[in-house]
Amino acid sequence: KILNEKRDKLEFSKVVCGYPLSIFFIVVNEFCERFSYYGMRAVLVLYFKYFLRWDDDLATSIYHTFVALCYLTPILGAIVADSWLGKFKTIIYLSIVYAVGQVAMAVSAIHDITDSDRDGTPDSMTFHIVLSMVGLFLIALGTGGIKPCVAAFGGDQFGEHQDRQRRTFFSVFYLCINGGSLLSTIITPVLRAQECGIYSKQKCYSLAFGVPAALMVVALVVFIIGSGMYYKAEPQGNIMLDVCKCIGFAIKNRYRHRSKQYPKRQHWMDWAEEKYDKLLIAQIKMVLKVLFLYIPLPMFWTLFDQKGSRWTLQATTMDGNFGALVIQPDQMQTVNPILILTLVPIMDSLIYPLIKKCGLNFTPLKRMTVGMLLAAIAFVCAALVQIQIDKTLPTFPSTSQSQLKLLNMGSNSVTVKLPGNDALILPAAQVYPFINNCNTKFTNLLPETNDLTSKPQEGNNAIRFVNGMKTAVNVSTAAADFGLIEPFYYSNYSQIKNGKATFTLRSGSQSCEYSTNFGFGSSYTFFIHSTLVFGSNCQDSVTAVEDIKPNSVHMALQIPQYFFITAGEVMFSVTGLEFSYSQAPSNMKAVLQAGWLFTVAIGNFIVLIVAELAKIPKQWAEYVLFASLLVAVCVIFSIMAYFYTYIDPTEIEAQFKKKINEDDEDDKSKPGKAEVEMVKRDSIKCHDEYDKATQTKM
Ligand SMILES: CC(C)C[C@H](NC(=O)CN)C(=O)O
Repeated sequence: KILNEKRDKLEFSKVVCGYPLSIFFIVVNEFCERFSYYGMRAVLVLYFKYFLRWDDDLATSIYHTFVALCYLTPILGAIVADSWLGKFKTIIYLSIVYAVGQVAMAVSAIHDITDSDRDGTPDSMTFHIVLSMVGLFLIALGTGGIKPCVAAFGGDQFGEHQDRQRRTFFSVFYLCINGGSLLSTIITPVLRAQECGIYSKQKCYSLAFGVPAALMVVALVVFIIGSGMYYKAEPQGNIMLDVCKCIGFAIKNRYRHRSKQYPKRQHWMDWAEEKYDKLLIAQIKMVLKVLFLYIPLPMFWTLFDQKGSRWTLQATTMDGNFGALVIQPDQMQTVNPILILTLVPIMDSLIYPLIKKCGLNFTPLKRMTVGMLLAAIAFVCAALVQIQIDKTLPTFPSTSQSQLKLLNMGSNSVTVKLPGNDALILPAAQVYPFINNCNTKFTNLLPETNDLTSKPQEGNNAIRFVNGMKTAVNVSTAAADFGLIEPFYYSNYSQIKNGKATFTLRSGSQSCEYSTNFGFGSSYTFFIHSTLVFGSNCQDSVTAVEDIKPNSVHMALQIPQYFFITAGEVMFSVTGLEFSYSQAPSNMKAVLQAGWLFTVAIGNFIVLIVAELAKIPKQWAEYVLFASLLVAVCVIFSIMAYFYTYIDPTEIEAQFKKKINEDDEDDKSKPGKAEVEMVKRDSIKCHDEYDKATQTKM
């Protein structure tokens, strides 16, 4: 009451259309902060894989450890804000930590820092790994720490009479989260795809991390500019600590009175009544009920957060050519915020009212259950796409095998007989890949070469030339130099991007050009015929021999899985946030928000555990495993939800306060009443009131 009076008395610098102007700074701050967070996150797994050279499993593990950390730290932020610094100062200090972390990430991605031999690869990977891990730790501390504070700080700016405005603020706030995330997931992958460097040009991860760092500085500056206009509530003591102490006391007291001679109490928390306020005990009961319901929820996040890891890696093996637009694998993540921005209004203004009109009571817990099922369907879609991709992948020799590739450089077919194999006819200018299981020795063949052992990365194409001429030929394009290729010899592989490439073939002062188009992830050996005549068109004198097929499964096939996971998110996450807020007692709204975010952290740890323990060789099978686990968890959740009764915390609190006031009056008029008797009677009365206020089921 005091707080609201204070707030009503507050003179905001300006009120625009009934909204305090200070809200504008908070919303812009959130937009920039989410841009910074999601922009950095979008390229993170590719940075691990291609810059730090980690394998898929390590990259996925560290990615999910980081995301988990980001959702563990909200508890820390809530404690610091509530008990010590207040929300305003916590946001400022942790934003500085956050910005420093982002800068550290940007610096860690500058390959030139340790590239003393200037060959384009860092010489001390340890430096880059350590700096980026420090950066990620600071970012997790910052982003998670401010997360429960910013939304609550925004809510604090409204008085009690501004319920409608506060609700609109939270909707705009959620849209800003996704607006920031959408823009950054479009922009940072484009920045990453650029080439930059001082001594040598490499993929520009430093810019892709640098821009989010700049946006975090902007977020901080915007927040500070609004400083004079905010209502800054004083920290109200550490509610988390009070809750823990009260629970601890109840457990200890129950244990002390375990003998049958003591009468049972309705709820084990009632054993704290001797020492703690009955209102606090009732509030803890409300929170515990919701937290119990949270237990199965992490499984949803386990699937949801794999968009940024497994699904992005899946997109690297797909064709991103959308006609005029070429989509980078990490840009596919933009489908999520795009769908959020469209689905949230559609659900709120069309689907939910329609369901209501049909007479169905689509309660929050039912929505969350449906959301979980939709996420499971998304993973089934991902598995189906993976099966299609696997069909297009080449077969590489295992560690116990060797591969022999025969290239017929003549103009006629030749018959080849390999030891232990039938004779085969190899047409002119064609390669025959031969995988050998036993240790057959092949002699008198071309010298050993470093052939490809995996599909070219990042959608690039691995290209090499074989010179069938009697003179040395120099081959180059704008993007790569194949060098001088000796007669009947081959060049090393070079990486060529998708699209049209023109190769210049040169011998002395004479040259000619050969052009061709590339897709994604292919490998070709270009065979230069002995018949090539410089000075004329050399298009017909070069034959492209396909070693590895280009990615043929289109990235658009990922859209269904994105649709289902986002529809699931809208039903699960948006509803869950609202549910956590509405079922939380007034002084524990931040505690439950932190609890809700904690389920995201646990979800990311589950990815690590399941992926580590299961070690499933087939990616599609791993997707099916995750989908099945979520369906199983969903069944458990729906049973728990069935038994959950919705409460109105405000009503319960009001009744408790009223009763406490009445008791105070009673005590004044009847001094000397036995305290134990009063506690007993109060306890029964409170439970009746509590039961009255908890009537609606799932
Ligand atoms: C779902 C997150 C825990 C919350 C939110 N994310 C999104 O809205 C992503 N579509 C966020 O605050 O980042």
